[in-house]
Amino acid sequence: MAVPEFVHKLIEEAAAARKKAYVPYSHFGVGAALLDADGHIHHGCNIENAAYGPTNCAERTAVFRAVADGHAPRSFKAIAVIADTEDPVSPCGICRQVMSELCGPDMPVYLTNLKGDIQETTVAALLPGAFTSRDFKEAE
Ligand SMILES: O=c1ccn([C@H]2C[C@H](O)[C@@H](CO)O2)c(=O)[nH]1
Ligand SMILES: [Zn+2]
Repeated sequence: MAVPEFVHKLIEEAAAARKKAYVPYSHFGVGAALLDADGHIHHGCNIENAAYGPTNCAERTAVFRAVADGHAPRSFKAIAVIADTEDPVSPCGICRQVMSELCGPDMPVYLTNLKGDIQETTVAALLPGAFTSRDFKEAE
């Protein structure tokens, strides 16, 4: 699909991030590149663990490191995710939930693969009915 020029750069950065994946168990590297409000790009890769459960996906790594670097939650402009998949890579449920908390609902998400397929979606479209703080604050 045709996308704005900056998206190609974001996808290139996601591919570079993927090269840093630590994936001794799945051998399935994933890269993510998150664009912040200042125009800077934050890399994320998946980082696995012998205990499996502590594994962190590429999307979460990118979002967590940008927040840890002082960028305000929901200030981000776009994220690209890439893996060597047949179809554009599909973020897991945990990453969808994390993006729904830390990225704005309308933030574009570019799901891609090494073949150059691009699927544009949004944070809200990836997780309809997301659990949010409104769900429990109303109970107070
Ligand atoms: O969107 C995705 C899907 C999977 N993974 C990782 C988790 C694990 O390390 C490997 C196989 O599931 O891929 C990601 O980083 N992002
Ligand atoms: Zn995930």
